[in-house]
Amino acid sequence: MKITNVRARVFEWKGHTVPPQPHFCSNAMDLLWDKGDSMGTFRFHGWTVVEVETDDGLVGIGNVALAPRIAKAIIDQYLTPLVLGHDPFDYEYLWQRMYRSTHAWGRKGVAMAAISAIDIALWDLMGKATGRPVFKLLGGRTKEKIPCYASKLYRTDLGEMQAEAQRYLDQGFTSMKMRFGYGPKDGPEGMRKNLDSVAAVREVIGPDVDLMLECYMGWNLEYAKRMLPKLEKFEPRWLEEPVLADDIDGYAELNRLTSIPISGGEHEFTSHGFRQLLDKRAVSVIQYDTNRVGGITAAHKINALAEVYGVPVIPHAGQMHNYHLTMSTLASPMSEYFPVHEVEVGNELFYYIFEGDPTPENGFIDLDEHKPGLGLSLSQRYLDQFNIIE
Ligand SMILES: O=C(O)C(=O)C[C@@H](O)CO
Ligand SMILES: [Mg+2]
Repeated sequence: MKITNVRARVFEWKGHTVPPQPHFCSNAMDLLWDKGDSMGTFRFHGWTVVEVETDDGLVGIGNVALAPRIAKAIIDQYLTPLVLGHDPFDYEYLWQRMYRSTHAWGRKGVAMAAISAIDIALWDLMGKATGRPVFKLLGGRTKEKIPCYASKLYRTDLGEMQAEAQRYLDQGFTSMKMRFGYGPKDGPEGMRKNLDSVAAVREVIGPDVDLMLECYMGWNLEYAKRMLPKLEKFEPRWLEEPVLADDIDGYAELNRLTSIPISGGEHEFTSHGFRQLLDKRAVSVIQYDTNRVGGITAAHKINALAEVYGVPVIPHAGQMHNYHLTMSTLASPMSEYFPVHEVEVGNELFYYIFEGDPTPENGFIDLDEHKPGLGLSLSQRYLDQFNIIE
């Protein structure tokens, strides 16, 4: 089997969006004196879809959500010529070819996200060529079903947050993630508002439901050190990305500080990046996203590393490219799940672009043993809501 064509298209949402409110979610821009449109760094309203075609008529589908126009340019100009004419089953060789030939300017960020998209498409092709779902090529079924946690609960009116948390309970979720709205610049009042929001959600869900807390890099080390002891009484399952992804020593310091596990990794790349996080005991939960970290080839290696370090992997975002990895390793106990919703942050777009992502039932998803590849196809339902760039 030989690769004959790579088609990268950018899907930009032009339909209705819910405008995010101030303090909707803390983020890295919040620490600047003029934060401008700080929520702008937090909207992902485009996606790159990659289709890799072969001489026997199969099409593998990959995707990348970061900086989609730049990802497409990297795929078109640099990566496509490296994989054309090759056999998708030589995935490790092709991964190394893409990684090494872009190494001077790639390695992390959008170049690795672009490599991820092609790699995901190669695994989809291998599944389709063998008639097996991707998880059966990785390690097979390690759990009857995948437990998942509902991930939204952005900072809004506390009554609304409580009603949202109640909806997830009613749907059968036994774990959920909420976002902080305030950080260092918001002073003691913001600190109190952060604590009030956790108290409000905990009040509704009770002590026996896991609650995850998301900072999205909107704090700094000093603020996190002050907040962590105050959060202990709420017994969160983890505190996520308290500081910038580059501050690995900061993560390690916080992870030693309290009983609250620190999580991170959705902005880290390749097994090299994760080896650093693991060696320094910087995180107690690993959250790579397969469509950034280096695709399924890289994520599979990180699963093996995480297993020997005894650190659970709970990938960012859910979605099929992550679910297959979670299903196939004991290192991964659970998945994230973004509830289907009007387009707001942009995480929701996956649902509008693809068909085949499973819907949780009572807080669990399952993968179909009989669907070859990733089990995704391009949806026709919302095509008129996208500006599609070829
Ligand atoms: O779900 C997460 O962990 C996030 O950080 C969400 C991010 O993708 C923006 O909402
Ligand atoms: Mg996160």
